[in-house]
Amino acid sequence: MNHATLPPPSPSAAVALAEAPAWDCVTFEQQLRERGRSYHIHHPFNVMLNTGRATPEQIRGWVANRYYYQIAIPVKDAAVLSNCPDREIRRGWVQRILDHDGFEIGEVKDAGGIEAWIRLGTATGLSREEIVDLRHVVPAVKFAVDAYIHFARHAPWQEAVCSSLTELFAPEIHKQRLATWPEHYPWIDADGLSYFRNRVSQARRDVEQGLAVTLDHFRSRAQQERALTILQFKLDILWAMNDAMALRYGVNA
Ligand SMILES: O=C(O)c1cc(C(=O)O)c2c(n1)C(=O)C(=O)c1cc(C(=O)O)[nH]c1-2
Repeated sequence: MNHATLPPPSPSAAVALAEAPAWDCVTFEQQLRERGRSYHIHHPFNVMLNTGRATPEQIRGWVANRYYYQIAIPVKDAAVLSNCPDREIRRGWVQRILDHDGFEIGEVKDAGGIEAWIRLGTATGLSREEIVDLRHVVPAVKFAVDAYIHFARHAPWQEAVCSSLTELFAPEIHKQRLATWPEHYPWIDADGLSYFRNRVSQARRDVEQGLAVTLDHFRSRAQQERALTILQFKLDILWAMNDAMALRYGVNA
């Protein structure tokens, strides 16, 4: 998939958009936030997980499949860096790779988010080996995640930044898991939930940076509409991953 396959507006819509006034920053941000109505927090598979209706096998399936997303994120962020000529932006953006891959600089060590995700997996009863060898990853999850990396490699870096803005809605989904999993799934060692705890503040910081770039770059009304199309593309990736997992593992009533 080429980023150009994100559909341009029809010729008549393009004419109308060229004449439409740009939204001010507050309205543009509101428009972006409104897209949260199609965030995967509302997907039946996720609702099942977070309301305690999932079996251990369904939880393990979700964690093992989502691992493929976790390992894709720093590769995607490296693609953003490689396309970005702005040193100040790169200085901020590189933090995302350290968050997920971890680092060891002198005495300071952080195992990183991917390692925390593996700990979540082992807390649910998966072995490290079966997580990292990707044996449980279903083909459509792989295709959906690969589309995100592909987009980040081939789109202008500001568009790739914009596509990360599903993170606007991520603190809520992490908080939902922290609030409901210990009660519904007491067999998962609470230590395993550290990934979610760490992401609440990391996602807020990421969003500040991603929003600043997006509000600054997408200025005309046509560009702002393009930003909404990009955000929807990314929301669809997350939704498609959940569709694929629902098909593989089922959704309990
Ligand atoms: O658990 C989730 O539902 C969820 C969603 C998203 C997201 O909205 O893209 C991210 C994460 N988690 C996450 O943990 C994470 O590090 C992350 C990075 C990004 C991104 O697009 O750069 N999204 C997300």
